Amino acid sequence: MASRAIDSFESASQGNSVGFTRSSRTCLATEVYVRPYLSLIFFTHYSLHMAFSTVAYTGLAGVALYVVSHWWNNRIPRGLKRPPGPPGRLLIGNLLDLPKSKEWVTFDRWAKEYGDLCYLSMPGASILFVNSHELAKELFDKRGSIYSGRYQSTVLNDLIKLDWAMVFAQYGERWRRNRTYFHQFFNQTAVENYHDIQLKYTKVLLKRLYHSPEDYRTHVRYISGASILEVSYGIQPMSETDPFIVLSETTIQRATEAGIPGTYLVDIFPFRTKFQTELGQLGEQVIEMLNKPVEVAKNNMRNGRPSMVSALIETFENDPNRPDDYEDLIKHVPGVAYIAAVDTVSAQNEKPSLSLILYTKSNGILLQFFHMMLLHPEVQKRAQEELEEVVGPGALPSFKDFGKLKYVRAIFLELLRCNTVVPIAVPHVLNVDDVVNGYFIPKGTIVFGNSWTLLRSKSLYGPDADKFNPERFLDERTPYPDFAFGYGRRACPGQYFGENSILITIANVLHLFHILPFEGENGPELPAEDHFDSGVILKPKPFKCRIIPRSPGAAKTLEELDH
Ligand code: HEM
Repeated sequence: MASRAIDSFESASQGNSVGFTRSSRTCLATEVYVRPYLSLIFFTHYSLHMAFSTVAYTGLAGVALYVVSHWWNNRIPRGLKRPPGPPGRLLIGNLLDLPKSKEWVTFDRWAKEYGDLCYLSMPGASILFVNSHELAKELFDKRGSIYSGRYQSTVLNDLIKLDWAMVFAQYGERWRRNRTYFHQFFNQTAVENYHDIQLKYTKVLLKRLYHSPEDYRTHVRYISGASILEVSYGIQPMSETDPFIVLSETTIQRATEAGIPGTYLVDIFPFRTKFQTELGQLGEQVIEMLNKPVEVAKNNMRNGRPSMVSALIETFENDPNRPDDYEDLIKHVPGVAYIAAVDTVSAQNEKPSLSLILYTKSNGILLQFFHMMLLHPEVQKRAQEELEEVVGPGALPSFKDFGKLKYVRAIFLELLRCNTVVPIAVPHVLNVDDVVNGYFIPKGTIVFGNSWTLLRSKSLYGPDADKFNPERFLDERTPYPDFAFGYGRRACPGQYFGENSILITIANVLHLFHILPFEGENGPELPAEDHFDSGVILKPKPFKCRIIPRSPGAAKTLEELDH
């Protein structure tokens, strides 16, 4: 397997974001692919402002770069072939084939048309979709040492200095260490320590739903993130306007916009622009976001309120072999969880945080829960019968009930699977040339596990795999929908925490409330089954519903929560 030092993807990804207007696009995948195209536009635009000779020089250089990078992605060593995929166009390859909305629908069609592997090539990038379970395991697990890279953005990683965050980090020593520490706090056993916090915010949600059910989206966003802030720093945000929430939300939102290739003109311009100054300020805001909550956590620690920060401080204080950069770890490890939570906490911004990807996952699943319960009253009813039997009236479901709440768990698994919340997954990057089933995959290829397609496989989930039907998970042979949490060595390290948050929330909401259609002027209103926004996170568009206590007894329990 040949490994070459340079390829066009790498030079493009390290050469980086270019352009001169703020882009309104909201799809990470598209943003990634569109980069080389923007380079070309930039060359053209730039040329207009220069003398004729410079125009010619710049234009030629741009075209040469473009052609060479396209050729590089298309090179195929003798005896090998390129994986199948949509036929490309001269010079631009598959650039125009990339969907601008509901990407998973197009990716699924390609999977059906081209089979287990589907390949796209364009100047500056090659993309591989992995469409079979066997190959997903083979590439991301068995060949994990070469399929675990991440796309490197100059704006996010170098200029805004978000490179400490595990999700953006290149596969390597720094990523591995951060992940190891993160795992100590979020492994299957460790997350049991957070049951009380998760239950506390579940009760907050119940109270809020009781008093202002019409704001259910705001409530869901708030509680999804509040528990993480408490776990990470011991901070208890009382509302979605808490200063820590606002600080993190505005920082991440700005970083997200800045991270879209084409938003800022950097790298190609050899001198400092006002944009770079702006990015410098944003970088300072990122540092503030990283430092401020740690200061509060240290204070909380003195007042006896534990958190990840206090646990890390205690670990390092007593360790003579502590790493030299332990002070950075004290900030970065909880910081990853913090940025995973911010957008979920905020109620002010309904935009998905596309390039950072993490946000809104639990939030997205919980919103889907309301959506699916509304469309499937029979599922709601069956879960409520189970809750009545296992938990009974007057009590609230707790973590110890999970073993018996088989149907509620089946709902959770079906929510993960059917309209999986990260349908096009978070792409990995292949870091050396590879050969799969006789197909040549060049180094630098962006590799998508095609989660939507994999999780709707009829051979694994039955002939009705494209329908929402929790019953399939009552059969213990139905496989756990693990691709919902990503692939191989980069698979989600927050899985157990996420699972617990969602399970405890849906069990409690179903136990106390009916989720019913909104009564409009023309009768009951129901959102369509695919009432989703486009974006990296699959989230239902806003819809109205009625959330009412299930019985006078449920109303009484809810009243008691206020005291
Ligand atoms: C049920 C909710 C969640 C789902 C469905 C989910 C899904 C995912 C997916 C698909 C990825 C990409 C994996 C890959 O690259 O192959 C990911 C990465 C990640 N998730 Fe989650 N996640 C959830 C909750 C959480 C929570 C609550 C946290 C924090 C406590 C978290 C922290 C992370 C981190 C740090 C990464 C980056 C891992 C890396 O790059 O090595 N996630 N998640």
